[in-house]
Amino acid sequence: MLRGADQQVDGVHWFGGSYEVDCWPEFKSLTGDVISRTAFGSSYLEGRRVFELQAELFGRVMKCIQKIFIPGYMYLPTENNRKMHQINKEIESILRGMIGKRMQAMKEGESTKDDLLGILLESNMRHTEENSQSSQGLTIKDIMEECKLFYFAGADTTSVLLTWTILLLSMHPEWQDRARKEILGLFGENKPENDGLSHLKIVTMILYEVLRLYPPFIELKRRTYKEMKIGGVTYPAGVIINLPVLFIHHDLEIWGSDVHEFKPERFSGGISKASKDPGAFLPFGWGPRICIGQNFALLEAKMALCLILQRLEFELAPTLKNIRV
Ligand code: HEM
Repeated sequence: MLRGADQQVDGVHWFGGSYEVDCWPEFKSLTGDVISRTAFGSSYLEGRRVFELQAELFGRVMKCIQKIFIPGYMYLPTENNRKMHQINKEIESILRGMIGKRMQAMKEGESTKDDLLGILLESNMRHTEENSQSSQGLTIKDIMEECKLFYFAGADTTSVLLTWTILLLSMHPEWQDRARKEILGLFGENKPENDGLSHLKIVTMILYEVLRLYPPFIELKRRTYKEMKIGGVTYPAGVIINLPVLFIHHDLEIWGSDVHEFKPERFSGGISKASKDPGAFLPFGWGPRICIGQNFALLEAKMALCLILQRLEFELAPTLKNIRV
């Protein structure tokens, strides 16, 4: 439930009153928009279409996975399989068209470096020119896969984070007030600047605590590439190991007896002092495959929270009042 006063912010008039809003689809739309503009810049609308198709494809794949596994079933011409094939073809055709147009523009000397696709294509072109003998760089197919990955990695994860944050701040109004005070103290009613966002201490503590309690990736998977010993056990090559992020974030021995409680203050001394084991906070993974979008995600979440908290107060909708999380 959002509540706002009648106010003028950044030249926009906000009418007061209370509204019931389902945050999840709103945040999905917001993060889809942000990632599409970042990845595809001026071709953002085509990018948006690709992402909508990917979301539909993902829904259909999940439906298949939930059924009993029959080897080869996905190759049968069922209605769902045909539709998935068609969606995939449409995604690839849009991406191929976008990449083709960009490469043409680059050949004609236009700079396309202001979005991810442009940076990827320019760096790939340079790499291919400099190493033409030893390495071919990325293929068009590789570039298409990178573009698809950015949507899956960057949109739903950040909307999960924002949705849980609004839910928890609705249940803990004292933290909502502290965050709002911090934001108004730093920016007043002005639009926050990138540099200023790094000074948000309370908001950062809140986001870390939400990521600890409800990490968007609840487990990570690794495969042993050779025989190796982990925790006293020897594993042969090819074993898949699950790293249960959710369980590690809820481990009483690491985080203490208040492990299940929403307590952003545990991060007041930074991540390293929040628990007995600094490596136990893994919302963005760890090691060489750590999330490359983590700074981007936190910046995006902070910006969204600032804009919301500057204008609105929120509480749980009456239908959610008895919810326990
Ligand atoms: C709250 C938001 C996010 C969370 C919790 C998150 C979490 C993660 C995690 C746990 C991984 C590592 C997976 C592994 O080790 O197997 C990962 C990888 C990745 N993330 Fe994020 N992510 C978020 C937002 C983003 C954003 C906004 C982007 C893009 C702008 C992004 C791009 C990527 C990419 C490309 C990878 C793959 C890196 C690689 O395989 O080398 N992520 N993310």
